[in-house]
Amino acid sequence: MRKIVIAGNWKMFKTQAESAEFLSGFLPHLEETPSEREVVICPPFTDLSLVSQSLHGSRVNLGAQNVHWEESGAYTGEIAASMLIEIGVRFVIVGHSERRQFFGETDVSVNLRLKAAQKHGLTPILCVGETKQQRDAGETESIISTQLKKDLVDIDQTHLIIAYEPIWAIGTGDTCESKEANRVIGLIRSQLTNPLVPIQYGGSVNPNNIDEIMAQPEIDGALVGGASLKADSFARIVNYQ
Ligand SMILES: O=C(CO)COP(=O)(O)O
Repeated sequence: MRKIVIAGNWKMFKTQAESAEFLSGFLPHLEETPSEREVVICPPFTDLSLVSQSLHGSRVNLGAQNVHWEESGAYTGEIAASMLIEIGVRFVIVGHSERRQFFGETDVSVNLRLKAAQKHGLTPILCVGETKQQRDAGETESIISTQLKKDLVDIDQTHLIIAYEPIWAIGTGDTCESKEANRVIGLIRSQLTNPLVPIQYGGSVNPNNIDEIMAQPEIDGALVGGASLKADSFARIVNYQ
């Protein structure tokens, strides 16, 4: 049985005060959430410590939005895996398209980050996906296949989550049709050596489309941006039908 993992990526949103307000509205809704669903929140680095304390004793797991591959050193603006582990982080997003697009992440650096995460016991959520231009040119399969081949060199597939995030569907309200997301996720799975790796869909997931997305047989969860910022809306997503 593959695990279901619903994760909220808060990106560069929420101060500590806003995080605390979110949690007081969100956590009570988890009483309705089936116990086998894994729920993860990935706040900005400055919120991690506070959110970690607030989540103590709850069933929600803490995730970070990036991790560096070195143990420590002169890497201004980066964060080491041991620093994340120390405050209770268990998951980390790696290779998000916003990191690749705006901050120069390459498949080589993504691979190094995945390795560092796993070495320290963090479960990485590896993001892959194509641009609109690549999709229109019929390159979706080849782009994703290349990303997977390069990103997953020497990566342990027993402690790994993959998120299929078509870049054109992120923050646009333009969700990938659920059957198409299911098809691409099936292709991703066919490239993996471990058939049990959970594969999420991400890109304009919201309370109105989550039921249909999760009804697809290949889709094992969601990586949610904008709709994970409001307690009611993220609660509806984790409690999908
Ligand atoms: O990038 C995403 C999650 O990592 C998706 O963002 P949105 O849900 O806002 O489209």
